[in-house]
Amino acid sequence: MASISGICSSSPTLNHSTPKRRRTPLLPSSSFPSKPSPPRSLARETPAPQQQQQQLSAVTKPLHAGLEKEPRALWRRYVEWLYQHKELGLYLDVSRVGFSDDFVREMEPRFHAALRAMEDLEKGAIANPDEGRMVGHYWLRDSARAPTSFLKSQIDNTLVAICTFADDVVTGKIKPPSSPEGRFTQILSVGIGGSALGPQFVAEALAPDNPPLKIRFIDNTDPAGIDHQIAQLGPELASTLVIVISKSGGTPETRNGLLEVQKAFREAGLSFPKQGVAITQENSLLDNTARIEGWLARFPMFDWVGGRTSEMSAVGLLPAALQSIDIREMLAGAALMDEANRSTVIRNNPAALLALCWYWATDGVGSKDMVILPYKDSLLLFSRYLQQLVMESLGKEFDLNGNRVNQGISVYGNKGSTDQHAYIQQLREGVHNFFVTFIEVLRDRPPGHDWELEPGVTCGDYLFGMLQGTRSALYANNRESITVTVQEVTPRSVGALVALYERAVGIYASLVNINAYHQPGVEAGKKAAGEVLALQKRVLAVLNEASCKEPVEPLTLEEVADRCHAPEDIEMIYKIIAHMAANDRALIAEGNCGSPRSIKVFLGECNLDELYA
Ligand SMILES: O=P(O)(O)OC[C@H]1O[C@](O)(CO)[C@@H](O)[C@@H]1O
Repeated sequence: MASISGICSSSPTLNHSTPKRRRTPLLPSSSFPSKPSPPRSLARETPAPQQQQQQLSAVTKPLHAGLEKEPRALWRRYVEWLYQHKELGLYLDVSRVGFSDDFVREMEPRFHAALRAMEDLEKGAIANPDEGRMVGHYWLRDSARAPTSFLKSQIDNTLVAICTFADDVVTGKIKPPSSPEGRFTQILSVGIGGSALGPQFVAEALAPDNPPLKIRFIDNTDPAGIDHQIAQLGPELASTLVIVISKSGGTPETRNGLLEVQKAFREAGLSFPKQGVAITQENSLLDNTARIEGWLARFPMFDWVGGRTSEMSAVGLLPAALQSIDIREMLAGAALMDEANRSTVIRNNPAALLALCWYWATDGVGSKDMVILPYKDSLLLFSRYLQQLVMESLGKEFDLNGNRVNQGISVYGNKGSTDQHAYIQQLREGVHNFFVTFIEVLRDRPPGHDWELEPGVTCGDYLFGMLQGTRSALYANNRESITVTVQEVTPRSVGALVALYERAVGIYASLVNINAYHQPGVEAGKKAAGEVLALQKRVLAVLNEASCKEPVEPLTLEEVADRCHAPEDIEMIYKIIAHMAANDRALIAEGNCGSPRSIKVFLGECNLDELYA
């Protein structure tokens, strides 16, 4: 059985009971760049005053910048630029990105400004000006850096609370009330975006083959997906710890997931609060609900930690500890990486090196996509994790001076060599709109398990060969790549990888003068979704009124739209009705959904309460 030392071992660093009348349906229902492009100045065309200081008028990517191909010169470039972090066993090879020494020299002032901004951020500056917030995820792995002793003690106390709770759950000191097993065996994590992607990535990367608690996720408001997760738990629902994660505590998808899980608990005759854990900001809706209902435990999410950078907070640490992943090692790896990323010398600073490559490869305007290719199955979800980290941070319409810049870098990927049998054909020969980051893991298997499947060659040698071969073949066709190498996939190296990319994103955001720590764009979709649901309520009321008539009055789409006083929303009304019909909540009296103008619709039930409300 895992103990506290096993888990946290190393040193730190629409259901109304209303009268209804049933209705019967009326009807059954070569060179680089290969194509010369105009010179791309790294300076903005019309710099705002504050920007001008950091702008570098002469930094221009050469029109016909060629990639070094001469083997000895390429080897020299490899050796000259290879970054190694000895203690972490991590290497960063940027030799296959074609930046020139001149480019680096000219970018230096901008880097120094970015690194100074990062220093201020770590000291507690309001680095997220739109939201008036500090940005403190770096303090989570080195609490001594927190700007106040109160924040330091919050971090330290939370870590102790996580370790103690996880140990008590794993050892069976904290038990589910009605499980024959006598201890928790499963975790059901309910959360979305930054409240899911980190824990998903880390579970896939680091959970042992037989963890004390197995984890599964509800990270959407897809009813079928939720049903699937609950069905997979089966009778083990009685020994499932449900961790509801939401910084805001009000995200609709997460709330829906919680309501669905609570219904499953009721139907199984189980008491949800005794198996529920909340991770959220103090006094959020979720926090208050958990407190009032007396859930098993509550852990804080701090105002100064964003969702996409929350892996080292309770969001990531609690699920990891419950799977007996060494969270102090994760924190130590991240702290070591943070320290390296404080170097003011670009070539000694791995995050700055990454940001430099991104800037060069994408012309500082996101002109190329970032393809993440880990050659290791356990790192499969790294690209998904990075997709949010990079795209939600860098994908911004306006810069810090209010100029419209439409920044961002698109991120996708899966894993090698699997992807060599899928889209790498296009990377090698097709549209040249990307740069690759290979993630290489040197250790193939735990010691003592390897064997040669043909003389002198192991299975892992093939994986190695595939990575090296793809890197070479892409480069031969002028496709640039970065390679990050780690010795093994361990809590320490995973912590370091997370920290590396968090910092690279922060530095890059400074280079292009944007706020990496807010996400104003996602609000538009949420607001529009709310408007659709409000329209659906009006449609339902109109259909209910017509369906309560004797005889029932099926309506055309135009009639529904007119009675909703929303003729301009007829397309959305059609979609609402088609969705309701597909779910047996509306009945098509005439016509079919493929010919929207032909349909007449009514409800299968008349809701009298609703009608007279
Ligand atoms: O943790 P919360 O508040 O539920 O938010 C989940 C996710 O939603 C977002 O706010 C975007 O919609 C992400 O930034 C965040 O990670």
